Amino acid sequence: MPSLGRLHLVTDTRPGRDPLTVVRAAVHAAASVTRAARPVASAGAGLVVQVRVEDSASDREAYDLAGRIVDICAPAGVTCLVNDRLHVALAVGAAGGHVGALDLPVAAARRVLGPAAVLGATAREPVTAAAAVTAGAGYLGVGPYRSTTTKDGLPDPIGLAGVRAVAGAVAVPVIAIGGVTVADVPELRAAGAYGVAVVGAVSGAADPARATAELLAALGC
Ligand SMILES: Cc1ncc(COP(=O)(O)OP(=O)(O)O)c(N)n1
Ligand SMILES: Cc1nc(C(=O)O)sc1CCOP(=O)(O)O
Ligand SMILES: [Mg+2]
Repeated sequence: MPSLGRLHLVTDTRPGRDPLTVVRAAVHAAASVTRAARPVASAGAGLVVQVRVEDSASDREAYDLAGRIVDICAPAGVTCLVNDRLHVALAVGAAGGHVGALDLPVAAARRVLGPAAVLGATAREPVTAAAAVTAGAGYLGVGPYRSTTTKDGLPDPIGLAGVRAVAGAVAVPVIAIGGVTVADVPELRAAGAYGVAVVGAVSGAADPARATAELLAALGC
């Protein structure tokens, strides 16, 4: 399995957003900044795109969007994951998926995806983080780091101390999520985060390609 990218771009599919344009810009930026250091086929390896659709979206809508995003990612060596809907991940040939507390349990998700797939799980504190790893998670999405306007219903932010506590409890990559900006990257890395997951920092940026390049540079990709 190739090493996991450090920047996870989670798609913004709320009404009025244009996830395909944002993903194209981010993939192009990732391939450009890392091309000099890598073989062409893995030029974009610093970036992971997670296809996350609204709960109200149909499976057909999720399948169509994820398929188009796989087609954008694959030639650039960018890993594509699908949030929640693992059957969609399998159907479009994505590298894997991400599950949380309301989705399939991690062990079941691992059975669905198979041993070689990338499988991420949400964890907000050390005990559940360790359990998710034991059950088969290959990385953890840990947050919310800060408050976010992108998703409703989240618990209070766990902050740097929360990220540090989880990172210290597991041996898999910790991806900090929730209100993360490029300015947060140094302290998150120092706290043990392997990488970051963002929606707004790229999708809400005036120039998503530039925002992607800046995040990748901050992450050392
Ligand atoms: C990298 C990453 N971390 C956390 C999440 C949140 O997943 P989940 O808790 O299942 O919530 P939804 O995203 O499904 O609403 C994530 N998607 N990615
Ligand atoms: C999808 C998601 N999950 C979170 C969690 O903490 O589980 S925070 C989040 C949204 C992150 O968006 P932004 O980068 O715009 O804050
Ligand atoms: Mg979920």
